Amino acid sequence: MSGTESHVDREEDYRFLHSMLMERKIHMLFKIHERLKRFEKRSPAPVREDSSSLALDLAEELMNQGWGDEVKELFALLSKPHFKTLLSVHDAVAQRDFEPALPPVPDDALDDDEDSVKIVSLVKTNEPLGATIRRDKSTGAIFVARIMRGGAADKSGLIHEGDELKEVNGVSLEHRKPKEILPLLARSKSEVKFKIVPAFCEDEVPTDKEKLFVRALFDYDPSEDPTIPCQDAAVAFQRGDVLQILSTEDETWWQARRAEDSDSRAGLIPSKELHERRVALQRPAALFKPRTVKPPGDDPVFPVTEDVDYRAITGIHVAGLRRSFRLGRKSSWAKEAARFRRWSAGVHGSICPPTYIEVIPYHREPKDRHRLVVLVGPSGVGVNELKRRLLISDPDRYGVTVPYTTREKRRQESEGVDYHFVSVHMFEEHILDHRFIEYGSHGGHYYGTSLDSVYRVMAEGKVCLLDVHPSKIKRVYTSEFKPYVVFVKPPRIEELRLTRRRAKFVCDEEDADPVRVFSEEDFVDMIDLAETMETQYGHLFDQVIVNGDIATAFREVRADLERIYEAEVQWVPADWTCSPPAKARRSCSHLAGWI
Ligand SMILES: Nc1ncnc2c1ncn2[C@@H]1O[C@H](COP(=O)(O)OP(=O)(O)OP(=O)(O)O)[C@@H](O)[C@H]1O
Repeated sequence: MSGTESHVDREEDYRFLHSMLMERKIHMLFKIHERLKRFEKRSPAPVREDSSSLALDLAEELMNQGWGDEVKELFALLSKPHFKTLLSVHDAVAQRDFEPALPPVPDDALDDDEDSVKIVSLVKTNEPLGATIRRDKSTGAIFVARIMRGGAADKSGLIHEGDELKEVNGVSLEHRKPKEILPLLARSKSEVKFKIVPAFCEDEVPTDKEKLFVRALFDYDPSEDPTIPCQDAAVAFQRGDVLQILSTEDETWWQARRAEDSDSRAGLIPSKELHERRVALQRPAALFKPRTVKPPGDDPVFPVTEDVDYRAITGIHVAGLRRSFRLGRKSSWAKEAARFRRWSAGVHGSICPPTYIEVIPYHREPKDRHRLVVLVGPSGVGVNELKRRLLISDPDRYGVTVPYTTREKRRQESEGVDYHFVSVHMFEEHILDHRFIEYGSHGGHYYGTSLDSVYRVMAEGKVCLLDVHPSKIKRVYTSEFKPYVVFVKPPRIEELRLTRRRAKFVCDEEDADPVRVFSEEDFVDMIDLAETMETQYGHLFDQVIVNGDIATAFREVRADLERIYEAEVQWVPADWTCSPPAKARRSCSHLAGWI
């Protein structure tokens, strides 16, 4: 009432308004309105449309039963006028009886020469029609170019791609340009009537029942895409967004909607082929020169820089939190990778730039083990620091793997805490049995992270934090581990300089001092290597955390890991499932093959 004071002059008007607003019925209406709004969001669908007749049948059945107490009670309930009315309203809503009835088609509408003309009347709502039109340059005829899946035109099932539009609301479209047609549509009030010459392929099977979901591996902003056929019909997305693909009939523009908007109309997104073509065109020819360089990450054995006591650096010792086995990162591999960054970006990008990866929903059951969390990033970026903070923040929840080594146990070390100390023979047997996710040699000794150590942490009911080179993710990229991959990315060089002023890091065996402060070259290498990793393995990353300020980065990682733990549905690669739905598999076979 306080808001009405300035508008109401007369005392009696004020009293009238007041009494009206205080009416119980008005309050009930508001409540109903709020309730409906809430339900609208959940998009409820009726189970059936004939509940009234079902209730009648049931009441008849009950009459033939003995008159036990429950039967009597149910019969009385079904006979109540309120209940009957409720069911009949329910059926009316289910059958959409509330929509305005369309007037009958006028007789003269069909006196056209063409015998295949059809008249389509659609009830006009606030929703756009969900169709695009085009003009045939030679004949001037107007055709339906595209029907958006889930839009009003699609739902009607009466208008199809390729249909020729002859009239809109009785106005002939002859010699009209597409832009003149919009005002014709806007002018109509409650219904829009089209005269159409149908296209031939009317019996085309609608694809919108197929549930094909993909995760986008690149950002797409239609407002910056001059080639999009219709700005308003496009869907913008960011890397990581999950989209439902509703049509791949057009090889250039697919139709999709966001997975969370399951009721919305589909929009256009660039097809896999289109995006690949675009990326290929962006790359200068000089970058395509093939060079036979094998990424050192694929070598079975390569140098390890290991054995720096973390206590000395961090003052904290946590079992298993040794320097990781992202082997030799600071030495040959890192530098080589940086050197060939441009080449590899060109080659990999040209062969298969990240587009979309098919995903399926995964609903975690309480009995399911936690997903394996894989942290990757260039050397020195702070992977271990984040791992250490996670462990300290909740040691009951997080665990890390204990590495294997063939070197002698030192006095202060314990078996199964710092390392598993094994013989060379045993280590090599493990290698042959493919039990290592990652291994290498340093100073004449083997070091490695075994699958067994991951199983051990998972069996304790903990979230296992694994820190490997991204080339090793494929070893655990299975439904058994359901890895959640977090890429730790360096910030811009200015921020690196600022935040790492006092940080010390472990460098390789070529350096005189194995623990030293970061140099300018280290920062450049770190950024270069991060770019290489993103180009080559970015399609495997579920999350990218920029490690500028360590406290912020840690908060983000922790919140993200908590979020996936609590999420009702998580999207995981379809490849992880053993028996994918045949339909979906068929329709997206061309999306697979990302590892
Ligand atoms: N955001 C940050 N701000 C300041 N110092 C940081 C930050 N992140 C990490 N550091 C410090 O940088 C050093 C290197 O970090 P860390 O050892 O975690 O790197 P890493 O990615 O595990 O690399 P590597 O595996 O080569 O050791 C450590 O001293 C760590 O405390």
